[in-house]
Amino acid sequence: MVHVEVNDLSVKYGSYQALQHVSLNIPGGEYWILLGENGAGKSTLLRCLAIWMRPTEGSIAIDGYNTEHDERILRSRIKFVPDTPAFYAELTAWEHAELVATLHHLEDWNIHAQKLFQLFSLDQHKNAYPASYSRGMQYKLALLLSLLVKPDLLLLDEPFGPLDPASQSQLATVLGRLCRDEHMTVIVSTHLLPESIQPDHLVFLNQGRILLDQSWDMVIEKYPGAVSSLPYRLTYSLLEDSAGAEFSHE
Ligand SMILES: Nc1ncnc2c1ncn2[C@@H]1O[C@H](COP(=O)(O)OP(=O)(O)OP(=O)(O)O)[C@@H](O)[C@H]1O
Repeated sequence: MVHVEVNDLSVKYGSYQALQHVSLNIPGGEYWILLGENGAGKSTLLRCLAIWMRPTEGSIAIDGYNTEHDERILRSRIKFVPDTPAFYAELTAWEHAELVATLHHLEDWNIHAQKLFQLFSLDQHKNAYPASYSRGMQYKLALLLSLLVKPDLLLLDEPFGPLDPASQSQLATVLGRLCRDEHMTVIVSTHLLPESIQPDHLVFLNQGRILLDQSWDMVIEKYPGAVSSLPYRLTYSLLEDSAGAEFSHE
């Protein structure tokens, strides 16, 4: 289980401030949601956590290791699935799994891979090329390939976007189970909340700032019914609240 500490992180793209003084304390084995509208800074934060980019200011510690100084130690423990994953055109889905297993020196990975292909309903398509997959299937494949190596920290950028509602709910539930059973820390960026989602914690980002950083139980208590029938209502309620109120850390 890895504990993640984000300390006063800011990111600038030229003169544009994409993240402003973001601090988070994410206990190991928890399932966190980063909610925000387009351009809120979610992907930028995930890219910093994945060590795909460096912040302009501030620091990140993962399991006590600094992402700037201990990159080598951390890389094998973190998996990031971007919103548009890339694949090798000449390899089938199953051959991608073989490649990942070889690169990571995985032993006895075959049965685990079969189970993951079944879990994501891709077992009928495992000998097809990812280019022939739908966007949702491609995301599931990229996620499956990340899970094959059993990372300590799993970062998912907009996983629900390309999925149908049933698959969104299924994935939301699977992610919670992974945290519990595999002790994985999971951080998911999204602009929508599937109906059955039950994360441990929700962070709401708006224009690069944290407007809410609260346990899911407290979010549900404060915004009852926000998720079940109207997934967007929570975002609007949070934006309305933040117009005057101070943001809240719990
Ligand atoms: N490479 C870049 N160069 C310049 N500006 C960028 C770059 N990447 C992101 N931005 C800007 O930074 C802001 C935050 O972008 P980011 O992709 O982190 O937001 P997001 O919340 O993930 O949005 P989305 O839900 O649309 O993916 C946006 O205004 C975006 O235009």
